[in-house]
Amino acid sequence: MDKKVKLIGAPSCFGQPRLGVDLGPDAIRYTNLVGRIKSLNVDIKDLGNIEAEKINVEIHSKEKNDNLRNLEEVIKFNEKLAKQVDEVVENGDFPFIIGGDHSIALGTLSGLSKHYENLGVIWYDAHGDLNDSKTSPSGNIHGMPLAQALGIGHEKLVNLYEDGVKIKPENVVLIGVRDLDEGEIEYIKENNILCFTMDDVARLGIGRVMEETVSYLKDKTDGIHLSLDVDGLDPQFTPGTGTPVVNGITLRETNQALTYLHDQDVISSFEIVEVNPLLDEKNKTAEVATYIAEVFFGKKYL
Ligand SMILES: NC(=[NH2+])NCCC[C@H](N)C(=O)O
Ligand SMILES: [Mn+2]
Ligand SMILES: [Mn+2]
Repeated sequence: MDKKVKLIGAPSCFGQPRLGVDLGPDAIRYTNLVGRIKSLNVDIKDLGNIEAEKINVEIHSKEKNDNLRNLEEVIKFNEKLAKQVDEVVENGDFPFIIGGDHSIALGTLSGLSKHYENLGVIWYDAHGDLNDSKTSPSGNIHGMPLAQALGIGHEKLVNLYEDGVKIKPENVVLIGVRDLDEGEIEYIKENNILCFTMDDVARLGIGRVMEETVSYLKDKTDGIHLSLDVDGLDPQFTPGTGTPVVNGITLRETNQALTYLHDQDVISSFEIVEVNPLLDEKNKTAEVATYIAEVFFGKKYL
């Protein structure tokens, strides 16, 4: 990594009903994330956490708000995150964001998008996060950020930070998908989104999936954002997360995937989301998140 890395903590829990995912950034820091990345000879600086609205514990999980839970809080939080990400890129640095629930991806992508004509996105996740308030079974905005970045959904979310569409469907690749809602399946088919389901990962192997992903995106994009939801991995490795799904990607496969992305040197921004220490086993999931980051930033067996 030639660029300077700027670490941004994004302690949002507003995109879903479970408390604790807002503590994810600190749970990850407590594994000595910064020290461990520094020892890989990467210049990393922690910019601290984005300031979040106060959480109202009594109503946090209850109010559904026209099937857009905590909409105002999600908007306010993501405006701030987008600004921070924008400034980091403007400065020529590499943004590394740790969440927080996956609704923060909307802030990240909104901050990134003005710097790229054709931003690629790799969505490493059990889910598509392609719902809007009409298709969502839950009203949880963490199940929607990719749709909104693509221009679908509530106009305040679609036009967050800057008006208009942030990314194009032909620049998106989903990896590890195994829990899609009906509306998401329709959207993927209609828009021809390149999607490696868990069956594809099993059939092709993660090596080939990553090669095909990079060759699909490399020439047509001017930057690639890696959005890694820890529930993309199997819950045996990342139990501390709000929406675990069985039959996931293994840690070994993830190691291989991120080693490949490191070696290809094609990723221009990175986020890890959905670590919830209150649902975890002795901070295991935060440890795995840090390990994944180490591999991404160049940790090698040999
Ligand atoms: N980022 C996540 N963990 N998203 C889970 C989304 C689950 C489900 N598809 C929903 O929209 O409610
Ligand atoms: Mn997910
Ligand atoms: Mn997700």
